[in-house]
Amino acid sequence: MIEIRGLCKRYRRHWALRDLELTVETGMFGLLGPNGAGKTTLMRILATLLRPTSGEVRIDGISLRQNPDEIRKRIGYLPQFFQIYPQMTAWEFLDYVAVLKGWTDARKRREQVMEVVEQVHLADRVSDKVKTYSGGMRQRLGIAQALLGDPQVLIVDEPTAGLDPEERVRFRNLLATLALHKTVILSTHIVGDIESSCRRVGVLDQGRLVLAGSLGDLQAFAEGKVWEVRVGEERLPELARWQLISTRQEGSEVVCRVIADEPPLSGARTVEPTLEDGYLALLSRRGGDRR
Ligand SMILES: Nc1ncnc2c1ncn2[C@@H]1O[C@H](COP(=O)(O)OP(=O)(O)OP(=O)(O)O)[C@@H](O)[C@H]1O
Repeated sequence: MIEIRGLCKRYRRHWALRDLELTVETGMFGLLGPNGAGKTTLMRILATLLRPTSGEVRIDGISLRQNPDEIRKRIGYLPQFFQIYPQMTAWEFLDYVAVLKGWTDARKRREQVMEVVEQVHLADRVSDKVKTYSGGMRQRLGIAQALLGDPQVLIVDEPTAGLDPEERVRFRNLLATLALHKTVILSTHIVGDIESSCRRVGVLDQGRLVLAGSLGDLQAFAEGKVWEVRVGEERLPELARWQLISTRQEGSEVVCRVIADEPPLSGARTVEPTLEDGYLALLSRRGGDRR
């Protein structure tokens, strides 16, 4: 379990995180937020790579400030921009990471490497050079290195950027399987990444945690605020003051989905919100104009 209390991080004059209070239990937790919200800052603090300005983090009751070495043993981290030397094989890379962890027993390293490549379904490609891997395979290798040492907590920072839809689903399913017995924090700005796999979600915006709850809690932010309206193309500018989510042409009309506190035009009807609608409604409520 991760307990975050009063966590703040300041870069010179800029507050990247303000007064974060959050408890994360076993399972997959989705951390959503727009660019610059503070997600990477939080991930790097949890991975002990960055010192908080103030506040406290405990993992399984162990203080990150007082005992970072113990925390490191419990954490696996896949950073946002994960790079591997392309001439290395997956095997060589993972063995190298294991050596860096101080494992001097070659047999133990071999066992551990085999275990993690099987977990991420790369066992049949372990002797191939990384340059022959697809983007999804590279990310799975990134998870494999994070799994060395069997940490209880996995921290994964925007892992699906650049993956094609099939790889993205496969990667998500892998994380969901790992989250059956671990705490997995998945940071992303793509709502679809968390929709099918996370039970709980946190939303960061401008360094503050503006929501921590279930997917239903997030969706509820748009309840009664999502409208569908059919207009002629010439009337589209009338919707400019609202948050336009989507448009689709149907004959001579355009069908628009809009987030608004009141009917944006006469004839508009409310429709069932999606999770993404909830996210957009939450951000627009706090951040003012984001169109
Ligand atoms: N080393 C740094 N020095 C100064 N400001 C920084 C530094 N790192 C991040 N910031 C600022 O802190 C804020 C939070 O950045 P962070 O990278 O944590 O956000 P993020 O949610 O991960 O964004 P993204 O999705 O774009 O990666 C941003 O305003 C960013 O410009």
